[in-house]
Amino acid sequence: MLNFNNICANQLIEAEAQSWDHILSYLRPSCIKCAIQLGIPDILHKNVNPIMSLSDLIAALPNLNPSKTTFIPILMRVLVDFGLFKYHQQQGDGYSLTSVGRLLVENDLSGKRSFFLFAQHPVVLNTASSVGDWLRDDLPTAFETAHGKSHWDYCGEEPEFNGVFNDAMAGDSRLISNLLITDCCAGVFEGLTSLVDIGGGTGAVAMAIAEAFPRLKCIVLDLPHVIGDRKGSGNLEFVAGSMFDKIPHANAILLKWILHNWDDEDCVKLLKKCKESIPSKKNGGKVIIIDIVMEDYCSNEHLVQSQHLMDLLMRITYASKERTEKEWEKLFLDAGFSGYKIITSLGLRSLIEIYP
Ligand SMILES: C[S@@+](CC[C@H](N)C(=O)[O-])C[C@H]1O[C@@H](n2cnc3c(N)ncnc32)[C@H](O)[C@@H]1O
Ligand SMILES: COc1cc(O)c2c(=O)c(O)c(-c3ccc(O)c(O)c3)oc2c1
Repeated sequence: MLNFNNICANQLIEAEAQSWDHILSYLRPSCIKCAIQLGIPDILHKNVNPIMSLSDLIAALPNLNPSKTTFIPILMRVLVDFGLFKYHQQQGDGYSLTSVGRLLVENDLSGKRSFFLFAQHPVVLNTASSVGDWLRDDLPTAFETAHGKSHWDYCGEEPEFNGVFNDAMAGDSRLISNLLITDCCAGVFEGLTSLVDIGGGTGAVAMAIAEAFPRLKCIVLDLPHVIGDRKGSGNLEFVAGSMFDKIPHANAILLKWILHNWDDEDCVKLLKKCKESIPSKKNGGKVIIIDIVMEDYCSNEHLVQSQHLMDLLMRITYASKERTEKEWEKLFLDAGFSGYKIITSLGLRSLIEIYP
C-alpha cells in the first residue's frame, strides 16, 4: 500500500474528498437562493404534471436572460445532488420536487424559504466571516465586529434587514403555530383567558392562537420598529415597547425564541419581570417557553448538528447561547420559579412550561 508520511493513500484520498466538500460547501446555499429567486420550486409545484421537462421549465422561467439557458441544467444538476429535486432521465430530462424542495415553495407551511433568504443576507454572511477577527478583538459579538452595533440596534436602524429578519421569524412561526394549536400542544392554552407573546415579532404565532382560541385575549409585545402601525383586532392586540421596561399582565406569557438571544443575567431579569406579570401557580399562572434544549437529542443527527450550529450562531450574534436542561433549570430557580415541565419536543426545539 502507498504510504505518505504514515497515512495510507486511501485515507488521504478520503480526507481530500471530505475537504473538497467543505471547501465547496459555500456554494450550496447560494444555489438554493438562486433557485428561489428564479421561482423554480414554485414552477415545479404548480405544474400539472409532477415531472416537468427541462425545456418546459426553461420556458416557464419568467426572468431568465435567453443567453443563460444552458446554465439551467448545470444548476439543476447540483440541486438534484442536494436532494431538492429528482431527475427523471427516462421522462426526457424531467425534474420533480422532493419533500425537501417542497419546503422552498412560496407560502409553504414550513416557512423555511424565508429563512434561506435571511441566512443568505449579506449582513448575516458578513457576521459569519468576521468570527476570526472577533476572536482577536474585545467586542462582545462578531455581529458588532462586522457591523459596529448590536443586532437589535441594527434592526432598528436598517428597515430592509429588519424586514428580512422579521419575515424569517414569521415564516418559522407558521409550522410551530400549527403544532401549537393542534393535539400535540393544544392543552397548553386550555383554560387561559389572556396571553402575552413577548418578542412576538409581527404576530404570526399570536394570530394563529387567537384564531384557534377565540375566547383567549392575545397580546403581542415587541419593539416599535417591529410592531410598526399594527393594531390588531378582535382578541388580538399589539403593544410596542421593551420587555425590560413593562410587560402587560396576563394569565400566561409566551417566550418563543427569546431567551436564547440573551445571557443568563438578562434572562433572569426578564423571567423575574414575567413572574410579576402573571398570577400564582394556584391561579393558573405560567410562562410557556419554546427554545432548544441542548442534548435533548432525538435520533436525528441533522438536528444534533443544527443545535450545535444554533449555539455557535447565538454566541457570535448575541453573546448568548443554547442551554441544556440543567442550565434551563438553574435560570428558572434563580428567577424564583418553583418548577418546570418539558412538555414536548417540536423537532429542533422543545416546549417548556414554568410555574411561579
Ligand atoms: C428571535 S425573534 C423571535 C420572534 C418571535 N417570537 C418568533 O419566534 O417568531 C426575537 C424577537 O425579540 C424582539 N425583541 C428584542 N429585544 C426586545 C425588547 N427589548 N423588547 C421586546 N421585544 C424585543 C425582537 O424584535 C424579535 O422580534
Ligand atoms: C436555520 O438556519 C439559520 C441560519 C442563520 O444564518 C440564522 C441566523 O443568522 C439567525 O440570526 C437566526 C436566528 C434564529 C433564532 C433567533 O431567535 C434569532 O434571533 C436568530 O437563525 C438562523 C438560522
